[in-house]
Amino acid sequence: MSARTVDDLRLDDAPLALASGLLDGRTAIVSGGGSGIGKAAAWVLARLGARVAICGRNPERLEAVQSAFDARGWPILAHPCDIRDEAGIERLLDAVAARFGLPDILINNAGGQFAQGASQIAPKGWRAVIETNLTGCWLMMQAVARRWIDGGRGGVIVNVTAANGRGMPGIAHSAAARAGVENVTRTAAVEWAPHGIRINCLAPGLVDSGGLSVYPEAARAAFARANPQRATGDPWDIAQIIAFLASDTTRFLTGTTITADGGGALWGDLWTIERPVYFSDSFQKAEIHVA
Ligand SMILES: CCCCC/C=C/C(=O)SCCNC(=O)CCNC(=O)[C@H](O)C(C)(C)COP(=O)(O)OP(=O)(O)OC[C@H]1O[C@@H](n2cnc3c(N)ncnc32)[C@H](O)[C@@H]1OP(=O)(O)O
Ligand SMILES: NC(=O)C1=CN([C@@H]2O[C@H](COP(=O)(O)OP(=O)(O)OC[C@H]3O[C@@H](n4cnc5c(N)ncnc54)[C@H](OP(=O)(O)O)[C@@H]3O)[C@@H](O)[C@H]2O)C=CC1
Repeated sequence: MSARTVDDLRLDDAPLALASGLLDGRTAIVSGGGSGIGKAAAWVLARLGARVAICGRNPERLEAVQSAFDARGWPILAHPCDIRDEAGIERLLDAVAARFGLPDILINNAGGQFAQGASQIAPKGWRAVIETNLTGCWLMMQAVARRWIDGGRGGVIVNVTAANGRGMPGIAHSAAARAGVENVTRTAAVEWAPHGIRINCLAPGLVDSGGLSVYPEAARAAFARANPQRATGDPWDIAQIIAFLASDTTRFLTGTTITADGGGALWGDLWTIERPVYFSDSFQKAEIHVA
């Protein structure tokens, strides 16, 4: 297996696992829909029949996806929004309501972090990553759920986290945030079940999206060997699971996390920063200084 790249034509041609028309008449919001996994998810959802609204901070990326959708005759709303800004989220939801009505699906995909050893992370950096990946995700979940509850109807949320079962060396802030999202997902799945709201997480392992370019070269070189499949995933692989979780196919599934990591939770060794000498093959245990 080898890593593959994604482009718009491939997003058009890649085979769909789910039935054509499965999401006809549905409206989906995809945060971070201007790039990588979110963009692939927007494509899958549209190919399955959904109307799609995308958000992110960078308007140019959103406009590029909007143009591609317009060229294909697919309904789309592209609305810049920082998911850490609750007033901005309300404006996003108002814009979606004006264009498509209440959404049926929220794909909470926006997120990211920077790689740095845990002892080095500055308070401002910690807060930026927690605000983005935990608080931002939560604000989106809560804002959409409130509208569903007030409207007397349900909906489906898919939270994209990251495979974190054995910790995430080099991104401790993100590991904490993603674990928080997975637990609040379990909690809200119970609290909001009476309202017909389903919530699940999808935790990817390493996926060959443009997002990986922010990692050091030495770490990136090892990414494709960090699981039993000895491969990175493709945004399309992840996007199809997102659509599966967003569809009625999974109507009996709520409060759970699906991990899609090529088996990395079972075997492999992932460093998002340069691998410490201690963990190198040549390291001799006797070198440890014991006081
Ligand atoms: C199975 C394991 C998977 C692991 C692999 C995961 C892969 C992916 O997730 S791929 C997707 C990657 N995409 C991204 O990460 C892009 C999004 N990231 C960001 O936007 C930023 O990293 C952000 C999360 C921190 C948000 O940025 P923003 O609020 O705009 O924050 P600032 O840039 O203003 O920075 C605030 C603060 O954070 C510290 N900091 C930021 N970058 C770094 C860095 N490269 N190194 C060290 N510290 C950093 C720093 O304290 C910043 O404050 P100032 O020093 O005052 O700038
Ligand atoms: N690729 C991988 O290996 C893995 C990815 N993930 C997670 O999957 C998700 C998608 O990542 P991926 O597609 O790979 O990488 P990208 O960097 O391409 O995607 C991240 C998206 O999130 C958006 N975003 C980031 N911060 C904010 C914010 N504060 N408000 C609104 N939008 C924001 C970005 O848009 P903009 O910059 O315009 O705001 C961008 O579109 C992320 O949560 C990522 O952490 C998890 C595990 C592994």
